[in-house]
Amino acid sequence: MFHQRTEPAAKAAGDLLDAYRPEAAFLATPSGVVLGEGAAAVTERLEDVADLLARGTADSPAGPIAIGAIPFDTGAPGRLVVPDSVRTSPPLAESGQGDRRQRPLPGPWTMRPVPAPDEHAEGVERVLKRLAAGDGPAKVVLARSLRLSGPGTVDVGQLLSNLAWRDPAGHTFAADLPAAAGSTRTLVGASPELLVAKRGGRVVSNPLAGSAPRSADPSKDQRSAVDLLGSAKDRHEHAVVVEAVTEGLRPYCRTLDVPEPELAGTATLWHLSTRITGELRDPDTPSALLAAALHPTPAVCGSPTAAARAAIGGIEPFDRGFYTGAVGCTDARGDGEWIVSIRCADVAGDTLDLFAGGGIVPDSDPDAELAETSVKLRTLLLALGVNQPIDAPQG
Ligand SMILES: C=C(O[C@H]1C=CC=C(C(=O)O)[C@@H]1O)C(=O)O
Repeated sequence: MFHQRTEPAAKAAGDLLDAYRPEAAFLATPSGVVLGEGAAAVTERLEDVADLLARGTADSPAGPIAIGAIPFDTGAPGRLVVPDSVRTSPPLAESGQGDRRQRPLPGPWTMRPVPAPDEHAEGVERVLKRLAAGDGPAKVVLARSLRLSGPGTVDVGQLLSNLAWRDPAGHTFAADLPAAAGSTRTLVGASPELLVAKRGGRVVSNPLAGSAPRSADPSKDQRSAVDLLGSAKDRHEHAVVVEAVTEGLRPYCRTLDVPEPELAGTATLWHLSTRITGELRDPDTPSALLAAALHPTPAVCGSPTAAARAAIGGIEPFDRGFYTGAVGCTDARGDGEWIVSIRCADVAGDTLDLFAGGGIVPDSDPDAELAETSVKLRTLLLALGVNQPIDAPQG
């Protein structure tokens, strides 16, 4: 039995960002901001969250909340924490505080791509051969990583703040992870992709797949968006995800609305986006259970899931860890939201592991896929204050 303190709601989201310290948990979404401090209880599995929350009390009428992260590998432990104390605020975009808190993190940084860029393009070719064989996956999301080492302990709070103020309407998070060799370890990122949100009897999922770079030139930017919307290859890559999410939600829903894909923009990319909404058969279905039912979607793994996962395991030369998992928050009624953990870094000590991947379907081009991952890595690089090419051979 535990009791969670709920502190009075902060007037400004920026105050919660400023209060964040490593080992706390922070989540900002278009519906609000949560900062959790301390750990009254912990579990490793999404499926256990509802039972855990039922064992506690809280000052809040919604009961205690849990907040945390699960990894890509559904068999590996997550870290979902019921904080000792919780502070909330209205969304960052409504704070009127603007972007005044951005500061680059001190460098210099050494950068090591894993694998080397040309090896990632070769990996895409290997995936294309597997797709062509016709007896395995139909889509595979292949990722690469970039290890940055800096002059001292990474200031996770500043990085989080930079990410949040660069996109106050996005999903920005910092989740405490199982410790790495004596240092605290944090998953920090700004993801555009909503895995699932549930409030009362309503459920929403907003899968993204299919990408094109943005441009500072408005006419080029517009052309990039229009081409993406009309691209048969990207629409197919997207449709695979929408179908899996729809089928994943169907058993839980009385009604489901699946509109045509539209465009969603981040600072660096256009994506194809479908906002799926539904009414739950049972309004008490926990959001954590819905997240577990959907994860991993073909936006981060591929399709069919087992064949795509096997291809990833055979080609990617690193462990994804918490990249392409999910980060989220739920209250004791099961209301909550879970974000796909992309555009993120796993930070420990003076090191950050950045990750980016892309969906490979039969018409994908290896060089274009490599370029797409480079653009995706820029979300974190720009928030760090690093604005240099990353695909030049490293000495
Ligand atoms: C796997 C990632 O992005 C996914 C989400 C949006 C678009 C994607 C794509 O176009 O390939 C990916 O499916 C990532 O950013 O690392």
